[in-house]
Amino acid sequence: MSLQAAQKQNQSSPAGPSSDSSKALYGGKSTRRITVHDIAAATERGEKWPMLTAYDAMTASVFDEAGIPVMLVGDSMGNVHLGYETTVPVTMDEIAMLSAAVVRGTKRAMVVADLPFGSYQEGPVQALRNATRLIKESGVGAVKLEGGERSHEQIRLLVEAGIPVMAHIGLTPQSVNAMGYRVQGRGEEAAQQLLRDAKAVQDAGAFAVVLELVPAELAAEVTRTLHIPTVGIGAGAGTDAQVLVYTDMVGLTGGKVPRFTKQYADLRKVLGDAAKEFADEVVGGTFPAAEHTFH
Ligand SMILES: Nc1nc(=O)c2c([nH]1)NC[C@@H]1CN(c3ccc(C(=O)N[C@@H](CCC(=O)O)C(=O)O)cc3)CN21
Ligand SMILES: CC(C)C(=O)C(=O)O
Ligand SMILES: [Mg+2]
Repeated sequence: MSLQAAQKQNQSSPAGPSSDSSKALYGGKSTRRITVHDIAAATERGEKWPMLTAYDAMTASVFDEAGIPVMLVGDSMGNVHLGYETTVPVTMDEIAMLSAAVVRGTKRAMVVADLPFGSYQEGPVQALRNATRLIKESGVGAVKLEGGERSHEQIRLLVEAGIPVMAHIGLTPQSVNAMGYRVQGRGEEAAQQLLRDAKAVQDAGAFAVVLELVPAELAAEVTRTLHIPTVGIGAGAGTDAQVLVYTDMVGLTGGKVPRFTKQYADLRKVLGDAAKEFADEVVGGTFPAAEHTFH
């Protein structure tokens, strides 16, 4: 086990004598933009950290002011903002535009952009071309792509080119047409494959890895095995970080949300009620009132 992995295990006492809470990734005092080095250091100190998706400058600024240290411009924008059934149709143009907005809306958070389906599957050179575009044009600090062993050449070339890469294994929604939405890594063979995928992305140079929809015991084992941080979604409490799709977390997503989501607010009701109140006042003639009127 590496020193970092050993330090990562010391998560029962995050505020040990040598820790300085002003440096904390979440709740810390630093106002400069967070880097992959800050993320590695926080994880080594045993801090657990939060990540949320964001798809626009306004929402991103709210999360930035709340201290969320890492924001993901997820291809889940396909489901929640663009009205698609899956993430599969999402394009580079859509990711590039919304990533630039999230960067403009943030001062402190590290912004990570998903490489959409079809933008890296042809091979490392295609991956580098598209990742470079997001770094240069949108200003993100890192990109994320799906796949373990199958994507290690793409990860390696991006990292060699100086682009930080977050990997994503377990359930990889861009492969929904092949794998469906099922818990991954169940059974000995599938668990061994997930461990091989985790090691492959770490060896290729990924700075972190998302573990989506895997049994908690396996996610904890991957977390103990790797020295890079693991970011769980539907992977139990044993990962170094947690990510949620923000619209699920605030109750905005219409229809069914995954069971691993926790809803912390009911913005669908808040927005709907505000729209109804506005509409009622227009119909009833009480809006606009004198203070909203010019003469
Ligand atoms: N709104 C939203 N939230 C997400 O978390 C999310 C997206 N969209 N789009 C991209 C991917 C797709 N994700 C999904 C989609 C479906 C399930 C799902 O149906 N899960 C079942 C459990 C499946 C099982 O038991 O094997 C569930 O009931 O939660 C999970 C994650 C996660 N991501
Ligand atoms: C759920 C997270 C990890 C994601 O990839 C997305 O939001 O697209
Ligand atoms: Mg995604």
